[in-house]
Amino acid sequence: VSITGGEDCVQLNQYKLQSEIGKGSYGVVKLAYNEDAEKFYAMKVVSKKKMLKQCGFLRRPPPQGSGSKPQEPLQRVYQEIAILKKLDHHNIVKLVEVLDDPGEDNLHMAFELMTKGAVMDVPTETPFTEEQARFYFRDVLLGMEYLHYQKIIHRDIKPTNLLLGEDGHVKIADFGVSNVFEGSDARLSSMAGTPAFMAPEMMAELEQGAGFSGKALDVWAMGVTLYCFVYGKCPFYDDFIVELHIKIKNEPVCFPQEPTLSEDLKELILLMLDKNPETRITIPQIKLHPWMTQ
Ligand SMILES: COc1ccc(C(=O)/C=C\Nc2cc(OC)c(C(=O)O)cc2Cl)cc1
Repeated sequence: VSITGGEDCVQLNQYKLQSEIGKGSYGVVKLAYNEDAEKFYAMKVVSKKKMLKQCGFLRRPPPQGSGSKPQEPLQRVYQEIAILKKLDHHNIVKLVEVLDDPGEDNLHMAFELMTKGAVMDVPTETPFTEEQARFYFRDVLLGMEYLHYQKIIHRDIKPTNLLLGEDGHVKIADFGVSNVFEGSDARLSSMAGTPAFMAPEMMAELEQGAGFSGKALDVWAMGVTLYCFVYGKCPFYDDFIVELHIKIKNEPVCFPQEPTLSEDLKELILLMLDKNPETRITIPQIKLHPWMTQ
């Protein structure tokens, strides 16, 4: 057995790529040392070939004669970059640089490093106290208020997309399935995001012509996230997607006996997990809710 030297580092311009710190359908995130800045960054590595494969098969062909030009499959990642470049907020991850060599398969996105990683893994036996959950949820609320103000629907809010920085504050990450809208709200009809965090109106049987509100989808996912913060598990879960959809559409929210939570928190969770998007609480109303203002 021959023992080779330490991990061979890949050099990318002024960045030394090191260990993998994140992984998902998007690709991987590696720890990267910037020799000029003498600082560490999180380098998201996206394979263009993989993007092409994913979008190619999954995307239904546009209806015949439809005006919309077929979106160039890499359009998604370039739209994500355009979104990230225009965002500047304390509770949104900071994209520092994009390294995109047309001849290269991999596209690299350097982000400010959130040293503590995801705020919580789900499921967990050690959920947050109400106080800790309130502290983090305030950050999520401010980040989401800013996103909606910038006319962006996140569409994949969940604990693993909430990253914790050295200062103990949370920043929202992963705009891979986000939608930009015009006017006062998005009217969506596509399925996107993480199944256990998807809102019931996405699973409506008949094709509603008008589509569903984008802002209300994010509020639902924020409600599932807040439930995870204090119970360490999702309010609706099933290993099979059809059963999960049925539960999300039909089952009431159940609060386990333990831990015992305040009535204010349970009421807020129920208002966010209102199955009717028309009556679901909105972000401005959440900001005024007694549990948030304590
Ligand atoms: C334990 O130490 C750790 C420190 C940092 C990490 C980490 O950063 C992980 C993912 N990061 C990201 C992912 C993104 O999308 C999926 C995006 C985006 O596209 O917005 C941005 C970032 Cl930064 C993990 C472990």
